[in-house]
Amino acid sequence: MTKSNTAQLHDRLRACRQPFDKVPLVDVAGLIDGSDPGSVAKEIRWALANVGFMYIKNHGVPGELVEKTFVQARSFFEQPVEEKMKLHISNSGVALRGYIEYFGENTDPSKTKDLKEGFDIGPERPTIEGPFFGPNQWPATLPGFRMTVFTYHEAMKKLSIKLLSGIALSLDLPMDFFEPRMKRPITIQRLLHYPPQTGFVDDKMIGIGAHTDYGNLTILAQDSVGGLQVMNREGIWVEGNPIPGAFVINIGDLIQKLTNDRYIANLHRVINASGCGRYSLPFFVDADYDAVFAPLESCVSADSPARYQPICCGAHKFARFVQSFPHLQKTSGPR
Ligand SMILES: O=C(O)CCC(=O)C(=O)O
Ligand SMILES: [Fe+2]
Repeated sequence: MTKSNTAQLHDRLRACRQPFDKVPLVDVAGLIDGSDPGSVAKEIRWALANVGFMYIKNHGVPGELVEKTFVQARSFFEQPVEEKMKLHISNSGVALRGYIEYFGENTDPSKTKDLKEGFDIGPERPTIEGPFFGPNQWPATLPGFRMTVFTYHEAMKKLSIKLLSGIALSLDLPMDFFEPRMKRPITIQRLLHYPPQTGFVDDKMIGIGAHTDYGNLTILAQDSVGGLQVMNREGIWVEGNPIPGAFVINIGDLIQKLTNDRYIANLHRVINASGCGRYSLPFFVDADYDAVFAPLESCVSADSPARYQPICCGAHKFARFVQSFPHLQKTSGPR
């Protein structure tokens, strides 16, 4: 089945969605400063029900911190490959921290190879405790890298909790709905570098293959290069080009399941045909490893019966990584 058929089939099965030809921009100031969360929640509701993506502005994260993190990401990827491979993600076992080389993760594994390299960090732990929790692998020779990237991770975590409170409100839930499931949440701060693809672009090898994100919420900063594409309801790829100062937000599988498809984890991909390198900083927030996600009562009715069995957050996410990380297919399971 082609991707476009998949999108159309989804829509036949699911709530009526409005068409879109661009990703909506939501001013979240009223949610961040608490002055008008209700109006922001209304805009979030439209965006997540129809697009699954939105840009946000006035989010309160200083532009300087974002810029400093991009500078560190560039210096990391400019290192010789042997240096980067010393921090390879396979060193960290199931904690999944460190460097991912070109084609070391194939996000749409049956169709495309990912022409990107990445670096993942998460909550700091002294030893490998299980999937997604363990020590970070920090480069020894890049001054300021650790402090900047970790500070950025913390700023994203704080913002994600605010955004999740707005999402809860948009579903008529208490604003602290997600908090009991987020005592020790899985979070990943990723740095990505996409080299340019010049001339003919082989559709079997693109920056990142078409996929939905695995968890709750993604906050993406991208540089000025562009290349992100989001699938609309007609199966057409819509550009998610950078807006200065704005983040791109999208929800993942867990919120789609929680809302029984009211909100969509939408397909997206990256093709960098710009002629120069592209850098991006996705932050992924999920929930506690053992948190269970099942359709909310308020999203289930006689006309819209539950479409999902309860699933465990961490097990779902780890299983998706096993599909996309070739190195995990050579090792044993999560626990
Ligand atoms: O780099 C981007 O713009 C998107 C990255 C992405 O979709 C992901 O890492 O899940
Ligand atoms: Fe993604």
